[in-house]
Amino acid sequence: MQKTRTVTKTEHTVPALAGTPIVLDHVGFTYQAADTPSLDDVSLTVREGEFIVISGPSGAGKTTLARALSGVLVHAYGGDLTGSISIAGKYADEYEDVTDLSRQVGMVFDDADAQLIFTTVEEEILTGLETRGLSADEVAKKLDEIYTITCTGHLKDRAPHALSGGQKQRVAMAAALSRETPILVLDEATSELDKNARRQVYMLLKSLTDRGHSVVLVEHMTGETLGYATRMIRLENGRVVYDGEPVAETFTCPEIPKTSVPGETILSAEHLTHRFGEVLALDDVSLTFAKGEIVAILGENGSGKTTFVKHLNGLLCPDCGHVVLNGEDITGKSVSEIAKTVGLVFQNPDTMLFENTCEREILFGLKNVGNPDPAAARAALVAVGLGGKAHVNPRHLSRGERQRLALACVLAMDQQIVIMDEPTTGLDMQESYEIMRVLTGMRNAGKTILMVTHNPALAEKFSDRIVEMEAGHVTAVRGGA
Ligand SMILES: Nc1ncnc2c1ncn2[C@@H]1O[C@H](COP(=O)(O)OP(=O)(O)OP(=O)(O)O)[C@@H](O)[C@H]1O
Repeated sequence: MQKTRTVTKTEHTVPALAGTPIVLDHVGFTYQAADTPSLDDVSLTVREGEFIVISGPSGAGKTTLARALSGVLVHAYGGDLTGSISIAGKYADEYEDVTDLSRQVGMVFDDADAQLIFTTVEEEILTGLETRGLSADEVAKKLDEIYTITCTGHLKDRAPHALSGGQKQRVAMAAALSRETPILVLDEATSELDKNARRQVYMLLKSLTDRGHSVVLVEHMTGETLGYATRMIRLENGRVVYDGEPVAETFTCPEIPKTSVPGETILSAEHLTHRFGEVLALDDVSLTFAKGEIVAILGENGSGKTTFVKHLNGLLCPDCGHVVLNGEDITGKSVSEIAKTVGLVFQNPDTMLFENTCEREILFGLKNVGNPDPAAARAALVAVGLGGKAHVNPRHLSRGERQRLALACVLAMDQQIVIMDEPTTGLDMQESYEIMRVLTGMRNAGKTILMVTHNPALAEKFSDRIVEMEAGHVTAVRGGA
């Protein structure tokens, strides 16, 4: 019997084939706290040198499948597991623990924060290299190679927790690569990377598979992986609904009408400059925003996008410059006072979700503005497609669903300005469109929407203006759709 904490039934149904990286045979899994299975009768074999991309809507079971393929589902999660999982010729439960598994499988999760534990970037990467019994010269050579391919060399002395979201993902990737495991499983590990960095990662993964490694990548930007991936698997409701050649997943965005034109200025940033120690994150940035417009902010990882938007709701104070909201300088105002007008959805939704049901999560924010109305909370859940999840614990939602819950929290508060830091992370094309439909509706009602995004196509299609940032500067402001 395989061992998870509460496994009720599982069999070693097929021989754990030596030389076959991963075999799942009729795998089903239901998490301890869930009523429905996250995986339902999934059978698949991952062969040497394959580059498999896994797609599917949020909540389809992709993360659970990634956990099954890497074996951690057996060692680190409680639930009912059926069928068998074998990895590199052994059943998953024959590995002693996750550390034992990590000699065969490198795993990169969507939440880079959860896997970066050391005090410097260099330590994160060195730790993997030092487990491989290499000579000091080889370690130094490999370290340089990894810095070059992941573009992390300039960050080597920095503390991982104080990096931008995309920089953290690059470091998590570098740490996983340093182990050179035969199998690599990446769960939305590129979701916060800029477009250029994503392409570099796909090239790198392809070069690994050319050398016989097996790569499984859970990814929403499936179109960008064409030409690199060798196989595509699509999941829906925990079941494999497509397993074959990579194909372009088409979704034709219906037009979303804009029924009003942008009005007067509501918010302006004037000459904002912000340093984090040695790092000049914002350098003399001035921008204005009007009522009834959607503005997209694009830029490479670490270009200052998050730092900029955190100044607009008072979470960060500038070293120089100021922010004017509805004609008043916000300097000296409390964050809770500014929050009556400006809502911010963070890059990582988990930093703002802590209640034990989705409805309570929304009511928490509404209480703070003196309007704890359950009907408003439920309406916001329906608007983001989570109408059936009012009593579900946010921790049991998928990343994409948590992202939508975070939007619902802000939606219910009905603030004049809504800022979303990467609102479509973890969402597929259809779901991203749904979010944009909600945001466009808010825009048409006269609200101001700012969204930081790494999806240029989304920005072009739905925003009124596009701001481009580079190394703490605004390099361009242009019209969108
Ligand atoms: N708390 C912090 N302490 C130190 N440096 C920080 C901190 N937060 C951000 N930085 C640095 O400031 C710069 C801008 O970071 P910011 O998070 O604003 O970038 P970003 O454009 O949002 O990046 P991404 O696309 O990766 O999310 C980066 O060099 C980053 O490492």
